[in-house]
Amino acid sequence: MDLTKIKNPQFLKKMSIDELESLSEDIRRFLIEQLSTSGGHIGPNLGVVELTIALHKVFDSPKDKFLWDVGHQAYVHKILTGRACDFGTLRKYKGLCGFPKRNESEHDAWETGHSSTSLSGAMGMAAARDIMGTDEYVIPIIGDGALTGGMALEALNHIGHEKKDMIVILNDNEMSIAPNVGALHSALGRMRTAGKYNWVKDELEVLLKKIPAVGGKLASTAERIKDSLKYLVVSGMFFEELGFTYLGPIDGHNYNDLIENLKYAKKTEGPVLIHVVTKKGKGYEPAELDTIGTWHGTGPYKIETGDFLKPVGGPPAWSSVVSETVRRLAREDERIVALTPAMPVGSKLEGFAKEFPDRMFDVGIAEQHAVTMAAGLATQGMKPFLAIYSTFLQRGYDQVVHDVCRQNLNVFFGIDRSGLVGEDGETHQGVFDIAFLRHLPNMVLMMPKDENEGQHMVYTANKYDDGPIALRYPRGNGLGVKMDEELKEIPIGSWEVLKEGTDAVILTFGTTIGMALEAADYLKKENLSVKVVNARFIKPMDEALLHDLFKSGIPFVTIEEAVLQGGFGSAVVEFASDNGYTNRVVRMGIPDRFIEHGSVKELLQEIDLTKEKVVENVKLIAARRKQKRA
Ligand SMILES: Cc1ncc(C[n+]2csc(CCOP(=O)(O)OP(=O)(O)O)c2C)c(N)n1
Ligand SMILES: CC(=O)[C@@H](O)[C@H](O)COP(=O)(O)O
Ligand SMILES: [Mg+2]
Repeated sequence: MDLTKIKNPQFLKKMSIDELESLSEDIRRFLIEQLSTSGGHIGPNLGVVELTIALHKVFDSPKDKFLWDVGHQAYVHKILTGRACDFGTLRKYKGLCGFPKRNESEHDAWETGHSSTSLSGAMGMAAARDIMGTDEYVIPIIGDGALTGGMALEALNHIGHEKKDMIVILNDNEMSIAPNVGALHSALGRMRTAGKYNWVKDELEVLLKKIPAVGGKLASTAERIKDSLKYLVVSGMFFEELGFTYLGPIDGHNYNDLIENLKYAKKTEGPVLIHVVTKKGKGYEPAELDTIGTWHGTGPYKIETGDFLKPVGGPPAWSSVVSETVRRLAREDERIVALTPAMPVGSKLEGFAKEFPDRMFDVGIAEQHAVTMAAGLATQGMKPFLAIYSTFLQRGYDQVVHDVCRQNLNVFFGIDRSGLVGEDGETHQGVFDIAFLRHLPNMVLMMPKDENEGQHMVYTANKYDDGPIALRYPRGNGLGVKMDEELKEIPIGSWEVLKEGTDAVILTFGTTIGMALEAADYLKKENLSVKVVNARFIKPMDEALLHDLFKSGIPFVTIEEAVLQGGFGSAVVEFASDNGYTNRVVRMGIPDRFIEHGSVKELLQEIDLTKEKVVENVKLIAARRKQKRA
C-alpha cells in the first residue's frame, strides 16, 4: 500500500484482518526505511503498529480523542492521519514534529514530549465532555515506563474516584528507555503471567447464572470463588481496586485480541484499563534484540546490519565526561551516590552502575522523587549526584526549592542537555534552567567552557560542602581539548578573562564562548578590541570583576543559549541597576517563545544567536561609546 496516499484513517473501517496484517507490514517497512536516514524513535513506534491501527479502526478520531503519552510513539498515528507524505521532514527544521502537535493535525488531540501527562489531560477532556454533554471517547495511551511517573498515579487515583468513562491503554513492553524499573513494573509482570483475569471472571459469572437456585450454599460458594479469584489471580487487582475495569493482559500484536477488547471497552461504563503487551522494536531484529535502550531513539543506521552511521571516535560525549569523572571520584569517596530518573543510558551512567551497583539508583520516570531522595541522602552525609536533563528537571522544581535549597543540602545536580537540543524540539530544549535556578537561595550554578574545565567542575562540586551545586552541560560531544591528568578545584564564583580588550566586553559561558572569541577575532580586524570573559559561574557571579568592568565604562554584550527572561543577562543588568552603573548592556539569548525542532545550527540561526549578530551588536555599542567620548 502507498502510505503517502492515506488522507485519514476512515479506510481502516472496512479492512479485513488479513488486510490489516498486510498494512502492518507496509508500515513497518516504511518506518524502518524512513528512520534509517532521519533517525528517531524507531523502537517505540515499531512496537505500536497493530495497536495504533486497531485504535483507529475501532474509534473515530478526531471526534474520539487519542492522547499519546510521551508521544515519541505517535509516528504510526501520524502515518494513518495523512502525514506519511511528509515523513521526509520528520524532526527536521520546519518539518513534522517527532511528537503530537495540535497545529499539525486535528487528530493530534494532546501534545506531549514529557512523560506521564496523558491521563491528567484525558481526565480534563472527559470532565469537559461530561459537562458539555458530548459523547466522544477519551483514550490515553500510556507506556509502562510513563506509568512510573508520579502524575500518572495522581491521575489514576482521581479518574478512579470520579469513575469517569475513559479507556486507558497501557502499552506494556517491559521497557522504559532502558529496561523498566519499579514495583509497579514487577506487578505488571505478575499480571502478564497471570493470564486473562476478566475472561475467567466472565466465564464464572455465566456459570453462576446457570446454577439453578438450589441450596443457596452452592450459589454462594460459587460467588465466593469468583470474588476470591480476584485475589488469587493478581492480574489487574491493582487497577480494579482503583475503580478501573481491567482487561487483559492481551497480545498487542494480535488484531482479534485488540479489536475484541477495544469493542468490549467501548460498551463498558466507567474507567477501563486495557493492559496491552507489546514488543518494543517488533519487526526489526536489531531493535527487537535491544535490551539496554540503544534502539529507543537513534540516529541514522544501516538497515541491513543495524550499524549506526554516526562518526566513530572524536571528542567524548559531555555526559560521559561528567558521569565518568563522578565514577573516578567515587572510587576514593564512598559518600558519592548516583541517581537518574530513568535515563541511565542517556546520562552515560552504565559504567558507574556496573562499578558501584549499591550506589546507583534508577528511580524510574520520577524526577520529583529523584530530587527529594537526593536531599534525603544528603541529610545523612552522602554526596548524591543527580544526573538529570535540564528539561526534565523542570518536573522536580519544587523539590529543588523546598527540599534541597531551603535545607541547604549538598546535592550535586548534573544538568545534562542544557541549551538547545535540536530535533526533539520545544518540549526538550534545555533553556529554562538558568532562569528557574539562579533565583534560588543557596544554589551554585556553573557551566564549563570545555570538557577539561568540566571535569574540574565535577571535582569542585564534590569538594563543595556548603549546599546545592549545579553543573550544566550540553547535549552532544565536547571540543576535543586536552584533559588534565590532575583534577583541581575552581574557586566558586570566579570568572576567567579569555581575551583582553578595551572597546567592549562579552560575558558568556559554555557553548557560546566559541562564538564570542570568533567575533572578537573578527572585530580586531576592524580595530575594535573586545574583551571576552568566561562567566563560568552563573551564580554566584564574579562581582569583583563585574565592578571593575562597569567602572571602566566599557559596554557589555552578554550571550547565553538559554532564555533571556530571568537569565544570566538579566542578572548582569540587575547588578548594574543595583550598583548604579549605566553602561550599555546588550543581552543575546533565547527569545520569549518556544523553540521548535531542527538542528541546533538552524535554530541558532533562527534566533540570531550567531557570530555575525555578536559582531553587529558590539560594533553598535562600541561606536556609540566612541561618539559619546568624542
Ligand atoms: C518527564 C520525562 N522524563 C523522562 C523522559 C525521557 N523518556 C522518554 S521516553 C521514556 C521511556 C518511556 O517508556 P514507556 O512509557 O514505557 O514507552 P516506550 O518507549 O516503552 O514505548 C523516557 C524515560 C520524558 N520524556 N519525560
Ligand atoms: C522521548 C524522550 O524524551 C527521550 O527519548 C529523549 O528524546 C532522549 O533524548 P536524548 O536523545 O538527548 O537522550
Ligand atoms: Mg515501555
